[in-house]
Amino acid sequence: MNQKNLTILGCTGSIGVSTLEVVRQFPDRFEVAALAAGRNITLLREQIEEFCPRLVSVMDEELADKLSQSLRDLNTPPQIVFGPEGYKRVATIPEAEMLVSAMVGAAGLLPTLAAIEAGKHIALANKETLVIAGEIVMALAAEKNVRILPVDSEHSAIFQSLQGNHRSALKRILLTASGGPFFNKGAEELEKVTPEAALCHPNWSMGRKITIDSATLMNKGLEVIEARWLFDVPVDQIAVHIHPESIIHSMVEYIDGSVIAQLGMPDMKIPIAYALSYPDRIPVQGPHLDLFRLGKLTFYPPDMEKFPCLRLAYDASKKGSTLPAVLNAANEVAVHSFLDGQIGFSDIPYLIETTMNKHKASGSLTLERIIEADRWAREEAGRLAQSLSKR
Ligand SMILES: NC(=O)C1=CN([C@@H]2O[C@H](COP(=O)(O)OP(=O)(O)OC[C@H]3O[C@@H](n4cnc5c(N)ncnc54)[C@H](OP(=O)(O)O)[C@@H]3O)[C@@H](O)[C@H]2O)C=CC1
Ligand SMILES: CC(=O)[C@@H](O)[C@H](O)COP(=O)(O)O
Ligand SMILES: [Mn+2]
Repeated sequence: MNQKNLTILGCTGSIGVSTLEVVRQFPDRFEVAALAAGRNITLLREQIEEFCPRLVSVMDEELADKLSQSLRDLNTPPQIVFGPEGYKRVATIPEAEMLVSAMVGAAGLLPTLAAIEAGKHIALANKETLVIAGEIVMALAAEKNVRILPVDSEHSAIFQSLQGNHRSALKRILLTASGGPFFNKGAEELEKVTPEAALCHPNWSMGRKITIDSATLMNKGLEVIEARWLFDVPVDQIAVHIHPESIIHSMVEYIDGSVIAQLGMPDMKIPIAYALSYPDRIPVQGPHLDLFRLGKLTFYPPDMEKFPCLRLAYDASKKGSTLPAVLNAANEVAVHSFLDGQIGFSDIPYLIETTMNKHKASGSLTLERIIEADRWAREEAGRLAQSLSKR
């Protein structure tokens, strides 16, 4: 069997670690050409020893030096690079045919674009890439004949539910959401919730940023925009359904009234394995669904008054241009400020909306304008977070 050669951005994160677990389970199918992490060189060193990549990148030169020192005892240590250029080299390493894009936040955009430019297929976890630059990313992927295979569980479910049907028969996408840890809390209670409580997702174990996004429902907002670009469907044909059990990962409704869904245990190894092996399926290890034990599945409409982040994402997507990049950057700043104890939970949507209202989009959409809007929004939202913290 031909081994598929992978490069993984964000290898030390939740998705990166699950991806390497899939690789570990199927050594005849996958090998690792290159890895990129941020700052966690302790875990990265272990991964290098086990998976033997040829090229590795970290965030800065100091970390690269430390990592090189710690690898002196290896017989064939990888080349270590760093920073934006290092990430680009990892993303474009000639040996790899597929990039797993699993950094968190807007940091994933440029290396993912570089990989597409170099003709790599993309297993996409980093939803922010499509939120901020979906039009540019999908156009480049089409031009380069590159597949964007969704890793995000909902988008993997939609992708699977679309197989074998004509796109002209699609009526709506039904995007499921757990509702997060505060689904049953009142608006006043939300003002007092702590980062610790917000980090307790009811069903999924994930990185800190996406876990807070799930609690504010911004994760679902980002996923609406991600689905809009991945499947070329207007956002008003994408309806969020709160489904607290996280068993149906999303659904597609067709013009004849049929609804096709993908179900499974909440385990990211399933959509990761599907993206890596598509169009094959591989017997990834993990508990399988037992519907008798579950008994029932429930659904509720989302409350966009109580969780304004979802409304803001629909607004940003409808207005388009650089506004989704502003939404995303302000959200990243707000989430970090909340985790640092600088602002409260209910300040998150306030900070994002205030930043969005100040933004003036102009001209046609280019990568340069997106990067400038991202920079502007981080500065603006950072100032606002500071003023809120002084209250
Ligand atoms: N976790 C999940 O189940 C799911 C995640 N996703 C998406 O996948 C992406 C990754 O999420 P998740 O794995 O949870 O996140 P984590 O926070 O667990 O991991 C993030 C990874 O990115 C690296 N990283 C962080 N900041 C930077 C930076 N500025 N430059 C370079 N590398 C950086 C981290 O490195 P280090 O730790 O070494 O500093 C780490 O390897 C997100 O976009 C998320 O929305 C989508 C669906 C499900
Ligand atoms: C696993 C995954 O894909 C996450 O995006 C997950 O869906 C988050 O759960 P919420 O539905 O609570 O946002
Ligand atoms: Mn998801």
